[in-house]
Amino acid sequence: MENYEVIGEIGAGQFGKVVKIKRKSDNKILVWKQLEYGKMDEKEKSQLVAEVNILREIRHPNVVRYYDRIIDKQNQHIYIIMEYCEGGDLAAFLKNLKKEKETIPEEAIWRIFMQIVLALHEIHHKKIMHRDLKPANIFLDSKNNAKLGDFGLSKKLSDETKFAYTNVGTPYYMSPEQIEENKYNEKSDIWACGCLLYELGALSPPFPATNHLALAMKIKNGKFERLSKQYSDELMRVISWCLQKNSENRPSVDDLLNLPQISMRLREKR
Ligand SMILES: CNC(=O)c1c(C)[nH]c(/C=C2\C(=O)Nc3ccc(Cl)cc32)c1C
Repeated sequence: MENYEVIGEIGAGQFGKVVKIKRKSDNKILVWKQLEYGKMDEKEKSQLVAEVNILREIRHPNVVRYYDRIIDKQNQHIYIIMEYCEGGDLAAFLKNLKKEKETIPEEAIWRIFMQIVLALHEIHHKKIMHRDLKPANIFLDSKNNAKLGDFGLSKKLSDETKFAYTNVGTPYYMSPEQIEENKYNEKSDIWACGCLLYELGALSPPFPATNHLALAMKIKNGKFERLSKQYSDELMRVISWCLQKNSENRPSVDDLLNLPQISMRLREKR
């Protein structure tokens, strides 16, 4: 801890607080996420260690970079040192746009979507599934690049701890198979990608609801409003494809990367 100077708290993440820090050796601005492992049982602790070990292997421009971890046995805290994302989380960004009655141009929507699909491509082939893809877990850097953060830590916490930590928000991006208590699979991340793509256009989730029951009914019904006419039919087609109720009918990450709107932008990046 003495290698870092605390600058200030910047948000209470799903699993404890996110603090902006400066690394004394080179003045680099980073953040740490503080987790109280004292409240976890043995299984969760070992899973958290496994998850952090996976996190440290991933180096990808669209995944929030993990740097280090500090275990403070005194107060039973673990500090996960990660990349600072100046733009904050996408949920706050969308909320602000909505307040200002602004919308995201389609070009920007495809760019954010491409970056999240690239991040999913990276973690899926490492056999990690996000399980909690949503605007609050996507962070923007100073160049407005989208980065997947905080993934996986939630997937292995057992229910009571997850309940204790998961913010009481409504699980808008829950897939039909998750509601049916079926196994979460990679296509559930694709469903969440469809919800994200929709929300980037509508600034609201595809299945808005005020309670879990109404939400579950809307998800199983699977109907959602078309986005405003400023958005193309291609965009709507990709959203509908990702939001297929039957997970087998949804695209794979590779199908999405082969979409003309994505592959064209990938070539531009090179
Ligand atoms: C209002 N929020 C902010 O200003 C904000 C900023 C500038 N950064 C963040 C959050 C993170 C940040 O900057 N890096 C992170 C790495 C992992 C996780 Cl889970 C979160 C962050 C936040 C919440």
